[in-house]
Amino acid sequence: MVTVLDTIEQPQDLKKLSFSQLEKLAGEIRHLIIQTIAKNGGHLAPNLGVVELTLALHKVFDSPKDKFIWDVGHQAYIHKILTGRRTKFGSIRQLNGISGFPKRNESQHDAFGTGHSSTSLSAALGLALARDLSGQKSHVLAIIGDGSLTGGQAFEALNHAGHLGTRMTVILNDNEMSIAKNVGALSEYLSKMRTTSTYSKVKHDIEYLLRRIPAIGDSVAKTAERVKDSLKYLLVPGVFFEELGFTYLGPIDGHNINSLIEVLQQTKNIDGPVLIHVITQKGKGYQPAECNAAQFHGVGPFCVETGAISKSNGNPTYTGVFGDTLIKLAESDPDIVAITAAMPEGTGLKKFASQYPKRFWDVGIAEQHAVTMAAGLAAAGKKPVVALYSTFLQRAYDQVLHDVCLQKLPVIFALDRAGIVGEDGPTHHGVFDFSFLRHIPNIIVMAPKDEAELRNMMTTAVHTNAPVAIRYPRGSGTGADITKELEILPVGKAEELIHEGTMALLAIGAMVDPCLQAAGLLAQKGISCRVINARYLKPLDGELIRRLARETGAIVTVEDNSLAGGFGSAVLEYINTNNLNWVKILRLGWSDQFIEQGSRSELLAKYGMTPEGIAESVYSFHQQFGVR
Ligand SMILES: Cc1ncc(C[n+]2csc(CCOP(=O)(O)OP(=O)(O)O)c2C)c(N)n1
Ligand SMILES: CC(=O)[C@@H](O)[C@H](O)COP(=O)(O)O
Ligand SMILES: [Mg+2]
Repeated sequence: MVTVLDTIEQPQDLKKLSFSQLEKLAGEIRHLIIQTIAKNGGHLAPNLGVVELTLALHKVFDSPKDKFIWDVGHQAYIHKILTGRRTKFGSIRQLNGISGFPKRNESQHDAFGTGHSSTSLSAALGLALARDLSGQKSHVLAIIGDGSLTGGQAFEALNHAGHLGTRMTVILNDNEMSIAKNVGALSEYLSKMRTTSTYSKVKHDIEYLLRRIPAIGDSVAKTAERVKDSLKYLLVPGVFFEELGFTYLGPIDGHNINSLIEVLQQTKNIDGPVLIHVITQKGKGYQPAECNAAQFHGVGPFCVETGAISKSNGNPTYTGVFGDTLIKLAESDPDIVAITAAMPEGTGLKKFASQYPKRFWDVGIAEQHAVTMAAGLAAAGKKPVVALYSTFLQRAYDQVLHDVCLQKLPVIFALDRAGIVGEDGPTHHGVFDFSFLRHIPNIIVMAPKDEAELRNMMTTAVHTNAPVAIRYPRGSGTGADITKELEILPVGKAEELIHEGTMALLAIGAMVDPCLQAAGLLAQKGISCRVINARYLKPLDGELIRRLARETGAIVTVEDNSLAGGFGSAVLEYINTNNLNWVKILRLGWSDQFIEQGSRSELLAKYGMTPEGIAESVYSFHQQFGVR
């Protein structure tokens, strides 16, 4: 049987569909997305919430002439399906497959690449300004969620676009959720508006009422004006956006295709910035996702019938160990407080939040604010732990440098998802943190070899009166014993795991375990290697490096970070500064390119970072230089 979806190759194919065909298509798209994400994993709930909205957008506008910019882009699956990628949809997020985010090099319909949040309005404004400069007439639309609207950059763009009066449309997709429940005063304001009846009626009624307030005499007239203004503030929906220079339309039911089409048509004739407030339900149409939108925001493979999510290898995750350890440390230290930027589940702080609600803040998607707020807390004697994904700390580089490290404030950065994260791909791989933290004075940077060491690094961090970053990978740990007493580690001291060998494998973080295995493989080929767990990127264990240089003559550094400016670079610099230049160095890590999507194990294998790959590189290095 031919479905409506089978007839859609390009967005123009939607134009001829009737309302009932569009509704049928919405059902077919939901089915395709649920079946595919159940296999591949991905952002299920956000996409199920915007099926009707995406259909309406493509029905009314003409992509690629008209530009859609999807904020974060995790909700662009329907857009992909409708713009020539239906048959490739089964490969989404897989190695060599289509991306889970918009990508300019994937399709002319992906007007702007995204992955990190709150950028869409700035990008849309740029595109709209360029359009106006070249005298074109197309439409530019940014589609942003209520969560992403909590990010400062979105406010910067609203402020600027409203001031310029540029013709562009912002679609605010309000489902009252970030990944978790959305937070903040603006979120509360939006929630109040959800309960108002439709915009045009309310606005019309209010304006009618205001016009009827009589003006008798000058002073009374002035008072009446003030009353009108106050009433407007109280009653007109969207006055916040209107005062910023936007025409506000809404709230609109985001699952009613007809209403959506009607309001989108209206915006075509408005000259200036417009904001359409669309109300949607995250996870719409799949009960497990409707009931637990946070869990199905970004989800691994699951069973469609039951909604049961597949488990990984069963070892505790680094995230979970971080969360539990922080609770333990906080029991005996009332100064420990914790901050997340909209990711209480993802960073493992959810339990901490319910145990210590007064010592926890979710600041929204506001990493820069999170870091400077932590600096403020530290300046007042608290011990703030800022838990972020490595990739999202990129946003707050200056706050780390200028607000925390320059003032030597004891803020602890818990950097989850460091290294290669897998299917989210290049926007999310956390392979730059070593490089962008290492050159900042005063900071201590550590990476645990396993989840047991993560506990001890956290213990060390809370007992160290300095800025500290601890970075650890996504997913399960190695199964190390996490029941031992917590220990304070000596700062700047590495751990020697294999003491004998003619070469030294100097590994850090998640690469220590593969190096131990690589040493085993090399031993079978007659090459003996010492293995060292570096523990610290900064301060480096210089004494050990000098000894290794003297005793082995060859050092191989291995890191789950970009080679440019990372751990290996730090070792090289140390060798050079200390005139140890006779020592041969091989650096293994991620080369100077954006690493594509794929499972972590596929990418490690492809780039030679498995035990076998490391052993092979070390073997060639050994052969090439005839290391003693
Ligand atoms: C800078 C940054 N911080 C955090 C994230 C992680 N993140 C991805 S989606 C999301 C929530 C987005 O909420 P919203 O915009 O409302 O979209 P919804 O999923 O509700 O449709 C978060 C916190 C990110 N992508 N970028
Ligand atoms: C889109 C986004 O930024 C997040 O949803 C991210 O994909 C979550 O990653 P994890 O699955 O590693 O928590
Ligand atoms: Mg939302």
